[in-house]
Amino acid sequence: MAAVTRACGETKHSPKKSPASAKLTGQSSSLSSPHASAESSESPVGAATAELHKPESAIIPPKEENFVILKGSLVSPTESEYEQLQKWLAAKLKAGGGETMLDIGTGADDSVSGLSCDDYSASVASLRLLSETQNADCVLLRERKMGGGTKTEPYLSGQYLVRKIADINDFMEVRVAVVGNVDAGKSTLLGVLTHGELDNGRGTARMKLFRHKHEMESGRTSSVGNDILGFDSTGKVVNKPDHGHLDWVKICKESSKVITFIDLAGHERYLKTTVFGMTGHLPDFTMLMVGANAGIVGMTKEHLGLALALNVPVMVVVTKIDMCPPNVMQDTLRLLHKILKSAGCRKVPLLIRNEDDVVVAATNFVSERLCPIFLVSNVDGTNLHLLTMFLNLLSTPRVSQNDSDPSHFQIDDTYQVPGVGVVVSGTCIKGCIRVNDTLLLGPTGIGDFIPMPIKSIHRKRMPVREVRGGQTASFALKKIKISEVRKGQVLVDPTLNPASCWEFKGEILVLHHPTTISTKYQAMVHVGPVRQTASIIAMDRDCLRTGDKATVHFRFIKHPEYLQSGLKMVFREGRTKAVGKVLEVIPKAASVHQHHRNHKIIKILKQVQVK
Ligand SMILES: Nc1nc2c(ncn2[C@@H]2O[C@H](COP(=O)(O)OP(=O)(O)OP(=O)(O)O)[C@@H](O)[C@H]2O)c(=O)[nH]1
Repeated sequence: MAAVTRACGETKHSPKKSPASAKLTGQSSSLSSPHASAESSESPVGAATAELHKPESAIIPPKEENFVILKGSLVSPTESEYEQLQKWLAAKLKAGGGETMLDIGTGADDSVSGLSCDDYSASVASLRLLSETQNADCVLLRERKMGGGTKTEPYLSGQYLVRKIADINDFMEVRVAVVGNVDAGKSTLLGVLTHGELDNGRGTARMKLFRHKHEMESGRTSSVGNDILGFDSTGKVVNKPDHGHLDWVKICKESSKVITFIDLAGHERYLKTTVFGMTGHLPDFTMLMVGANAGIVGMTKEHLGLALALNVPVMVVVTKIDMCPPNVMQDTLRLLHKILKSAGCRKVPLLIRNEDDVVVAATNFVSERLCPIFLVSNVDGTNLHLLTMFLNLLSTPRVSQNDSDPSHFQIDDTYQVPGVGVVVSGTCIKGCIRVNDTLLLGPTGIGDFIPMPIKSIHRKRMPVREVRGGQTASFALKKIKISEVRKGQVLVDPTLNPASCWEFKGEILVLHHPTTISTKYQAMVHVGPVRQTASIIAMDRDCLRTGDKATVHFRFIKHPEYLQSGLKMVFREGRTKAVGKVLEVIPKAASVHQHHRNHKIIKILKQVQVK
């Protein structure tokens, strides 16, 4: 990287007189003027939001360590510089899971940002060429006139999305949990986004998503539903419903990136399912929905608290702005702003009004405390294009995955599929799992793990040969009954020598309890896809009240589970809530039989590898 970084003045191939040379950054540095086309404060939404719409993002300092500044090298790179740039872009794309956002003409020093028209065009042309060499598309996200230059020829800067044109059987995956109170418009928004048709205000859009008969009748979401929205390498939505039906395989084949919405229930009655969706389905982001009319009511704060406790970045979508009087809207936004900025949340709210804001929010979303707020209508379509653009730019900086890591797959659902047999769905945490691999499935009711060959693999209903860390998939299993599999089990590489546990120690913070919690207290523990009642058998203090933090020793009451220390946990029963993490897993000693069996499987696998 250093080889292609040189001072502006030293640039031998930068003959133009531009005060700033081309700079590329992995993070947006242009935080100074995100609101170029601020809406008039006279419009109803504008009036309600003008006060809240301060350029908060300007106060977020750019991260110096993320900057890779290539001064002038994009204007007319030499052959060797071009090679370096190719390597640099390849590394950026790899780190971004197949995409990256790049700035041309802006950098840490904003006083000299922007490029003359010629230098800018030359830099863009170089970037497009470089992208082509990486089999990627290069799309302009925003272009700005900067302070320098002349009136007729101002200096320019631009931000570009470079995204790989995905293989027909592969795509980037981003999971978004959709939460919010009943009637906030969650299912409706998902129906509108994924089917491209507006709602009539009486629930037509959501009917496309309901899965269970009782939901169809009551209009309430109770299951963990999945819906997908695919984007191609240029950021265009690929979903094309055929008579209301979406062909998932077609979407995945045409997409470079697929957003999976985990549609969670709004009613308090289904809180258990909502918590399970947030812990077990491993969302990368949370979309908190708020009905503009109703405001922050019911489960809204509960769901926000859950996302914060699990460290999942939050975006807020305020719906029904078409039917909300300005004063009510103002109240809703004021309260929302207050809650997000409170000591418990410590977020920086940013109201999204234009494409500039979208780019600023997308580039700072993961690493910063930024919380974008979208104001939309599912009925007249206001601002849905901004939300769609933001979803297209969402990316997940996953911990670097290595295919050779021993594989670990966590099960979040099980099915009996006619003609196929038992199918389990879930998330591959690490490693690479291929068709015909034999993994260990468990823990069983007595805490053992049994060898299980993988018959076939589907990603979003599309048959594939393998699945990697970070991706969701479903596996058809061989020779097993549906009663032998359950949510919370895992499929792991035999070399991990997995051990189940009845007991573990956790560090918890009690968010709410009406009285005191003492030993023998029982509540539902959620850790990843594990969801089971556990009893407190010991703790480092006599009793626990709201606000207390303690190390607690838990014991599952039904069967042993497979856990790892460090995992986030939620402990709840009725209105009692505690959050924390697993500190120590106390493994159940593996039976001699199990030990022998693991050893045998590893031996067979090694022989296969040698052949
Ligand atoms: N006018 C108007 N109505 C909307 C909008 N969004 C949703 N609705 C209506 O609001 C009602 C509730 O929407 P849902 O999508 O079912 O709400 P939900 O949040 O999914 O509710 P649960 O599934 O119970 O958690 C439906 O009748 C929708 O037609 C909007 O932007 N404007």
